[in-house]
Amino acid sequence: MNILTFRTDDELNKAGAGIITGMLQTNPRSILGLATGGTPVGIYRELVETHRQGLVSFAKATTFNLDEYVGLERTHPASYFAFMQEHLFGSVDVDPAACHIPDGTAADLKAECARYDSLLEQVGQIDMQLLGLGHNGHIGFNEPDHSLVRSTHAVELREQTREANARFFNKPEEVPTHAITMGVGTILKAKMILLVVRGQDKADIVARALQGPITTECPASLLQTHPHVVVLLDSEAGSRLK
Ligand SMILES: O=P(O)(O)OC[C@H]1O[C@](O)(CO)[C@@H](O)[C@@H]1O
Repeated sequence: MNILTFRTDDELNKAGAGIITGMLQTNPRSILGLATGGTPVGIYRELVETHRQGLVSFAKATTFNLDEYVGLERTHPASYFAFMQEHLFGSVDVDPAACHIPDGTAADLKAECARYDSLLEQVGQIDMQLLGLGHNGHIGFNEPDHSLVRSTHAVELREQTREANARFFNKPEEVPTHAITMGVGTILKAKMILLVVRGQDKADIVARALQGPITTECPASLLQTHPHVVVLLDSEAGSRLK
């Protein structure tokens, strides 16, 4: 695991965007696993700028988002579909048909998860999976539990997760109770994982995830078993590492 700590947000964003840009320059047909939430916003902003300068193209890339809320229309401003349009897809040359996000409005959630998995199986393996980290150690929406699920599935969100994400909604009670998420099996199958974490409020969970015991009670700790993980931290998030 390669852990890099940055003094400023700007340096961290440039490093994250640089890794993704380098990947697309080497292989324009890269399969990218993408994340939402507050963490990747600055990296996406940097990618949009790099694209504006003509230094990177997404035209031949395929993307898979980690997760989506159950019950939110794609037009809802807090849906992850809307998030991706706002922060990346709407400003770069992606092929919309090659940008995949689970459909949280599907009437049959099991069928939707199976559809998503079959798309993932068709591409075989994600080249680079971008991840944020939940305060409770979740990756995607794989919440801490006695056991974890390998493939795409619907999940009930923990109260802590709903509270953390309430900032994206008008009222806390509007945060959906369920989401569809890629499973940890799919995440760990990625060739390379880029974990990004910011802020003092995540310093404890960063230390648990990266240096604590490997346990399903901290899903991100399973990343310790992966052969190629790059971690980008700001100095606050990295402050409890030994
Ligand atoms: O970046 P945030 O908003 O702190 O969220 C952490 C993680 O939790 C999620 O919101 C749940 O999937 C991810 O999108 C994100 O990577």
